Amino acid sequence: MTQGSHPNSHDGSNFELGQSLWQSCVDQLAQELPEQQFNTWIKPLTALVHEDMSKITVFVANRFKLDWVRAQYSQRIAGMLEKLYGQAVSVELVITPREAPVRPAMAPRAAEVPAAIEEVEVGEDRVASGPKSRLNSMLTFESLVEGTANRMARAAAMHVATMPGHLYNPLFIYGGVGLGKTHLMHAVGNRLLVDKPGSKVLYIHAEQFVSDVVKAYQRKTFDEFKERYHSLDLLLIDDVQFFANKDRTQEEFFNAFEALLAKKSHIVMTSDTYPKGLADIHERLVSRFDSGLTVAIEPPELEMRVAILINKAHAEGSEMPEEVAFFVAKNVRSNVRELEGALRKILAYSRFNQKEISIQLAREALRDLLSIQNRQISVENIQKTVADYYKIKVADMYSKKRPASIARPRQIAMYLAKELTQKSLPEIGELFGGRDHTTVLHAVRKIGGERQQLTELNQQLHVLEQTLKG
Ligand SMILES: Nc1ncnc2c1ncn2[C@@H]1O[C@H](COP(=O)(O)OP(=O)(O)OP(=O)(O)O)[C@@H](O)[C@H]1O
Repeated sequence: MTQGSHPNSHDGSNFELGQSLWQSCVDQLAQELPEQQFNTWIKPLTALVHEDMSKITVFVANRFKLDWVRAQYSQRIAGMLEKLYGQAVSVELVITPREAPVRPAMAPRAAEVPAAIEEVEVGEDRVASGPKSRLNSMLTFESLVEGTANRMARAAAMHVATMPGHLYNPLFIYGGVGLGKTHLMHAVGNRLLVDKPGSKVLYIHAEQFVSDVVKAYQRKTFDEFKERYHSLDLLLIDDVQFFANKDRTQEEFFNAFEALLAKKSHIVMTSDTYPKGLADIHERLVSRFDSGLTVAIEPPELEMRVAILINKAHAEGSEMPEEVAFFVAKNVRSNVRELEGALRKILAYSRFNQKEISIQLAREALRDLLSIQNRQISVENIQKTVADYYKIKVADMYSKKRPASIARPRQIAMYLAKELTQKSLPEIGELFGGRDHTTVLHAVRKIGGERQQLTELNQQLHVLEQTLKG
């Protein structure tokens, strides 16, 4: 930047050039990026092109956006500027200073924008008067792959993020492990903070809430506790099944729940089962959980698993050929967390051995996983297969529901889990919504006994066993 220059005394041609270079870059990105991404991340940016055109300072509204733009778009912006201008332009990202008007033109001399060139924390202290939001800025709607399995939950979450306090309050999201419930919740919080940086948002795991209640109890600091929770605009609470049997916690949560709803703050919850399937949670709380919108996230279907693998590989800077993604997706079926694990192995194997990603390489990288899978059938897989077969929800495998139409398939699944896996009775009980081992033993004996007498049941079990053994 030339010393002594002033924005109003710039050489007109460079001033124009700077402006039009940035504008062309933005226009080009508008064509290349999905509309939603462009509108959220690129459109709000303003920039100052330095006089000698070697550097551009891009202003971003807050720290969260800055991290995101830096991770996702800064290289792309630099590449685009270089392409348009014909030589390298370095990109500097800074947070927009609170008051200084940002001229979308040439940079004035440094002394005139003292705060602009430093990364001023505007918006970071968005929850300073309350708790930290505890949000993971990487878990956004943009990084969440959409598919049939999560479409409804995603749409509802998106609605909450854009209009909190209106419809779907509370939003209750349920589903099995590693299916993206937590991710979706963070996405709601992150999006709200982008749109309304001043909002008080808190993400918390139910166990942490329990421990906060215990601390408040021990230290007699319930006023602070209430101040903390009751003043939020958005409470995101993960795995509420952990409230089971914790009476005092349930009472405090009930109070927080009522206070937040009364002031039109939004509550989003997740759980491994739907509200009425929750064990050992007071009825008045269960009925409140169910009073907004309850949506399920199902295990991802094949195409979605393929898309997740390709996207995640891309985000890691590698390309995964479609045929390899199909191979992995066909073999890793249970949940997204396992898919991510498989992907990590493949990428590491490829880098370490300096080999291109191919089906052969994936087969080698996942050797252990594939052989275990061939030998072992997982309880989750049994639960899903049996639930599909008897047309009940997978969540009913963990629920406390007792009608025969649900209890019987659940017993059948427990029986198959004992027959086809190495798991102990207590382990199986745990995987069926924390049931006692005697419940599992009862199911195993009952179904085993009836199988000897009832041809129809025997036939059904035979079909299920064949399906599971592949
Ligand atoms: N649709 C998706 N697109 C991209 N990534 C996903 C998707 N679903 C899940 N993931 C990723 O899979 C991992 C597991 O997801 P997450 O932790 O949200 O699962 P969960 O349902 O909350 O599981 P748990 O009940 O075990 O906490 C995360 O890294 C998440 O980012």
